[in-house]
Amino acid sequence: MSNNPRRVALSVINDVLNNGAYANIALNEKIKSENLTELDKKLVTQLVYGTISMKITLDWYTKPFVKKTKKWVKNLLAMTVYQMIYMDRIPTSAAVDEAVKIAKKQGDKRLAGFVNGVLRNFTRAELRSFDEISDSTEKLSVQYSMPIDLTKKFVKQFGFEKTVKIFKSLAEPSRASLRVNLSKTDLQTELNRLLRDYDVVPSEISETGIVAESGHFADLLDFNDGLITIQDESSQLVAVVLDPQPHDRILDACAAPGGKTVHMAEYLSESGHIEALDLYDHKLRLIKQNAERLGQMDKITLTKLDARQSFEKFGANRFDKILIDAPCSGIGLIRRKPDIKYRKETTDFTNLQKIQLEILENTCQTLINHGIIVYSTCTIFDEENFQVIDKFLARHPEFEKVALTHERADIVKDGCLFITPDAYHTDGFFIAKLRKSNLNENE
Ligand SMILES: C[S@@+](CC[C@H](N)C(=O)[O-])C[C@H]1O[C@@H](n2cnc3c(N)ncnc32)[C@H](O)[C@@H]1O
Repeated sequence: MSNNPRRVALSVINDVLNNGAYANIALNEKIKSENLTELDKKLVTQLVYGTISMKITLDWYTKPFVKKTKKWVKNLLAMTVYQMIYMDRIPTSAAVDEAVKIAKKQGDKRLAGFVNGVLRNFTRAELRSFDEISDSTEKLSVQYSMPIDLTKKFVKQFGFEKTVKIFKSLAEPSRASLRVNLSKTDLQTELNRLLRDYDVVPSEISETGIVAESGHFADLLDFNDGLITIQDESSQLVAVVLDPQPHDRILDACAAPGGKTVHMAEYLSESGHIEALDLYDHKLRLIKQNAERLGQMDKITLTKLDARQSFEKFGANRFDKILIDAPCSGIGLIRRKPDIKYRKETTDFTNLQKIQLEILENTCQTLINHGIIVYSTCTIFDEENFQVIDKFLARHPEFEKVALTHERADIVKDGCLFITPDAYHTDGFFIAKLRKSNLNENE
């Protein structure tokens, strides 16, 4: 007999919201270990992502009916209300009955009675309107389930109107995107091939990108031929900006899981090489899997190293190009990874900036004269992007910014590529390119 999908979903939600687990990892592990039908796997996925994504809104809806209760009970209530409000095909009575059963099994009769009472009261009452909230920023936070501090931060940097656009876009479902391996095939051939089975279009911002409005290519396609790989459209621009030449020696300072490592490797000949670093063995293994699948492993060396030790390990004049795809808050990924918005450690922007600058400071010493550094993040906050570049350039007169261009002028800002998630419904992204010049030459 298959397991109860709602109980499975609740245990993932508890793990993520109460214990800080990563939603994608916790969900994958649970789905693998539980006995679920294909239909139930889909239900669990929707319940987990939907509840986590809308948790603040859902808690606000039930607030008038709940004084104080255990965290898991609050999560159970949120997951049930999510079904009532957002999943038309689930009858309210079924959602309530299932919740009461879970409360009885995980707690006791008294808790089951409490859950039943809250949900019945919620069902009988009229759904609250966001217009009850007089403060416009708080209203935005509740309506789009974004923590209030983060909402204030968005409004401060982008202004109210643009924040609304970004939040609306983040609340829409993600699209699936692929990158075509141009060293093996071309965009049109792959588009034609995919169009037989999928509703796909070329990316508006990446010349190597193909996009489907919905669906998960990973489940449906055989990637072993290495002709295509899954990569967000904005992330596909990074290797293009770095512009690897066939013989380049490249340092990929923060490489795992290797999406950009394998992309850069496609440009290299046998004499080109990539040193790919990351902090963790299990993450380096992901790069290996990726590179082997795409037939690029012979051009890549994997090293477990803190990028802030690069100069000590590799010395001066070692690399022609460096990619720093920096550890960051990941705010640009919220659409696909909604748990990011609740993580305290990823919203410590001062500490993140410190690490980002330290990585730049150390790795830049390994670069040849006239070498190139590309610095990129999947966040859209200035502290991790423009401020990092400005601070680095202020301390390093031997570096200059290379002004980037793109046929979509709206993603170019101050010579960098800066893509907010609402612009082309991609991940939010930042890319800057720096060139080192020998100051003595200019004297
Ligand atoms: C944004 S992800 C990189 C994504 C990767 N470039 C790709 O395209 O698939 C940042 C990575 O940096 C690693 N990292 C964090 N701090 C690091 C450090 N000090 N040195 C090296 N790697 C680090 C993290 O483990 C994480 O895998």
